[in-house]
Amino acid sequence: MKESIISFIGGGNMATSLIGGLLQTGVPAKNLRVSDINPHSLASRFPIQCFSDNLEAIQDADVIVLAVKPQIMAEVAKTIATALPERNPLFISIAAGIRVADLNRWLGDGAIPIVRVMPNTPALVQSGASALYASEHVRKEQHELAESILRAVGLTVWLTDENLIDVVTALSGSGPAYFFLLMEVLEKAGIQLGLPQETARLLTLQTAFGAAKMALESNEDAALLRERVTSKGGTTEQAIKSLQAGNIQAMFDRALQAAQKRATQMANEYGEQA
Ligand SMILES: NC(=O)C1=CN([C@@H]2O[C@H](COP(=O)(O)OP(=O)(O)OC[C@H]3O[C@@H](n4cnc5c(N)ncnc54)[C@H](O)[C@@H]3O)[C@@H](O)[C@H]2O)C=CC1
Ligand SMILES: O=C(O)[C@@H]1CCC=N1
Repeated sequence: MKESIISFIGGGNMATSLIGGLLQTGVPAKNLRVSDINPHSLASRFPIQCFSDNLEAIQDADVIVLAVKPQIMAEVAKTIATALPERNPLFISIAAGIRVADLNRWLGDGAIPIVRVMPNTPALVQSGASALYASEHVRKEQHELAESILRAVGLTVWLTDENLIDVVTALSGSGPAYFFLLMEVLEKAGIQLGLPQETARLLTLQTAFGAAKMALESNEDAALLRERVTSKGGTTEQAIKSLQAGNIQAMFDRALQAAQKRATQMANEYGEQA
C-alpha cells in the first residue's frame, strides 16, 4: 500500500480525515493526491499534491477515491470516464447511497474495479470504522489494497450484500455524530446542574473515552458493563430509568431507520435517474 499512488477526488470532511490518518500512519506524502474545486486550504493543511482539475489528479493513480457528495457523483464520474488511466486503477467510492452499478455505468460500463466503502471521520485519529463491499471486477491484489488503506486508519469489515452498506451508513458512518450529540447534551446537562463549562466538558469526554475503551477491551457485552455501574438503589438506576421511560431504544431504532431510508433515497435520486 505504501508504494501505491492514491488520488482523492473531493477534499472535504471525510477525505481529509482519511488523508490525515494515512499520513499519520506513515503513507508517504508523495504518494497522495487530492483534487477539489477549492484546493487552496488543502494545500496549506497537507504536504501533498493538490489539484483543482480532477483529471490531472488521477493521471498516475493506482487508487482513485471518489469522495464528493452523492449529488455530484454522476457528473464527476462521467468526467473521469473521459480520461481513465490505462493502468485500470481501483475505484473506492465513499459516497453514501451511490450504488456500484451506477458508478460502473458512469465510469464507462467496462470491467471497472470498484470497492464501495462506508468509513467514518475518526479515521483522522486511526480510530475509524469502515465497511467495504467489492464489485465483481475487483482483483485479489486490489481487494487487499483497499483493505490495507482502510485498515491503516481503523477497523474494517467486509460485506457481501451491497444493500447492507446503507445500514452501516446509518450505524457507523453517521454514528460519530450520535456520540458527539450525546457529549453535547451531557455537557450541557452538567453545566445546567452547576458545573463549570470546562469541567463538564473534560468529564464528559474522558467518560466517553473510558467507556468506549473499556467496552472494546472487555469480553463482556455493554449491557453487563452498564449493570456494573448501576448500583441497586443508587444514582445510575434513577438516570437509566429516566432514559428508558423516554424509550431510548425506540428513538435510536427510528433514527437509524431514517438514516438508512435516506441512503436508499439518495441512491434512487442521484443514481438510476442521473
Ligand atoms: N462526513 C462524513 O462523516 C462521511 C462522509 N461520507 C461520504 O463522503 C462524501 C463526502 O462527504 P463530506 O466529506 O462530508 O463532504 P464535504 O462537502 O466536506 O466534501 C466534499 C468536497 O468535494 C468538493 N467538490 C465539490 N465539487 C467537486 C468536484 N466537481 N470535483 C472535486 N471536488 C469537488 C467540495 O469542495 C468539498 O471539499 C459524501 O459522498 C459522503 O456521503 C462517508 C462517510 C462519512
Ligand atoms: O451524513 C451523511 O450523509 C454522510 C454519510 C455518513 C456520514 N455522513
